[in-house]
Amino acid sequence: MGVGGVTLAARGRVLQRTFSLYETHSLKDMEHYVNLVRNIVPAPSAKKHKGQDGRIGVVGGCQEYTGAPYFAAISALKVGADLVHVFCAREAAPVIKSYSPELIVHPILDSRDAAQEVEKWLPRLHSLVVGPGLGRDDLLLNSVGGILEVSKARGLPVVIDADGLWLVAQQPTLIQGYQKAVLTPNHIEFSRLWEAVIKGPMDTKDDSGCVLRLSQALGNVTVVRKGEQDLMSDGQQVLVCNQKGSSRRCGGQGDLLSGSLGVMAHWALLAGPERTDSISPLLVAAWGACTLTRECNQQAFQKHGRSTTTSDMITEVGAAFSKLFET
Ligand SMILES: NC(=O)C1=CN([C@@H]2O[C@H](COP(=O)(O)OP(=O)(O)OC[C@H]3O[C@@H](n4cnc5c(N)ncnc54)[C@H](OP(=O)(O)O)[C@@H]3O)[C@@H](O)[C@H]2O)[C@@H](O)CC1
Ligand SMILES: Nc1ncnc2c1ncn2[C@@H]1O[C@H](COP(=O)(O)OP(=O)(O)OP(=O)(O)O)[C@@H](O)[C@H]1O
Ligand SMILES: [Mg+2]
Repeated sequence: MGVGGVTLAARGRVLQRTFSLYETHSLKDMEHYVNLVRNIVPAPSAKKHKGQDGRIGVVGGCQEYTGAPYFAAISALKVGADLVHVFCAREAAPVIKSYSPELIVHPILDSRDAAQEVEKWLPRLHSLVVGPGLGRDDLLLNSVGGILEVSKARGLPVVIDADGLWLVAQQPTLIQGYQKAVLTPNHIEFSRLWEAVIKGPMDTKDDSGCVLRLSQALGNVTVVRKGEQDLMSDGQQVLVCNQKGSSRRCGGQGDLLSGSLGVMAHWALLAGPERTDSISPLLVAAWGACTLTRECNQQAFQKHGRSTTTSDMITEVGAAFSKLFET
């Protein structure tokens, strides 16, 4: 068990805190973060119209991968977004549509003017989730670079996952200093980003310190490092999520997380720091999405054991969300 030192800069004060790598937040911390997530969840109201609780875009889906963008998009809907658009390669579109009539699917990502095609939709969207099932084809990645540029120009929150992180590792300047970006790397993706941005050895005994450092090096972009416990930082603070999950590691759980975070990032930024006790709203959203994903995992595992799949976890989103975040 290692020991990690983390600097917390909160409300203008700089605190030095040292904790065991596998230490859990205290129950009081957990309750506090749960309450902060509750503060950002929009209240149900008969006065609202369709779209007000979230119009989210998912950029991903190619010939090989159709499950990942579907998981991200349907999770965003199940968490509470009103409309979700998927921007994918032509061949992936009929497949994704056939999984769900609830998704709006645009088969445009491999067209020559993909960035302009997506840009037309941006005024109607509240956030983008970029990367699930995108693949690593140069044409698609080039278009996604363009989509990131136009999204930044509009100040749109972007959650970047999977092959979107591959692109960022090739071109960190794409998101350098963009504080409405959240990166959600798994173990391998984190190492790749570290190599591209820090270019030095990683202190394997200080996971929290490494997340903090990567976020700072990217200009305070929020980084969520997924793993046995999830560690997330905005370059000032590190939050830990060790909500009980399960030992089941089927593919797609990260897609559930990034899709949920797409909605919660929008809610959090709308609520603002006054509703998140001056903790960065995106950090609160990230903690909420990680906690939700792990709770879905636990609930699905209780029912299905080793046969648990991401679809079983998605079935649990409603119950898990109510249990955690609805009063
Ligand atoms: N149903 C679908 O359509 C799904 C599609 N998906 C889509 O697939 C695309 C590629 O995403 P990715 O995550 O497989 O790519 P990448 O990071 O290169 O990993 C490659 C290799 O790294 C390793 N490895 C991974 N984790 C590790 C760990 N914790 N600790 C240690 N090693 C670890 C492991 O290799 P191993 O060493 O086991 O051979 C793994 O095979 C992307 O578009 C994504 O969205 C997924 O979303 C799933 C559902
Ligand atoms: N060892 C672990 N123990 C418990 N939970 C874990 C573990 N590793 C990952 N998780 C959880 O699984 C979820 C997805 O993380 P993971 O590292 O599997 O992402 P990923 O590799 O991007 O997934 P995907 O297959 O969707 O691409 C996160 O909520 C994370 O907390
Ligand atoms: Mg992934």
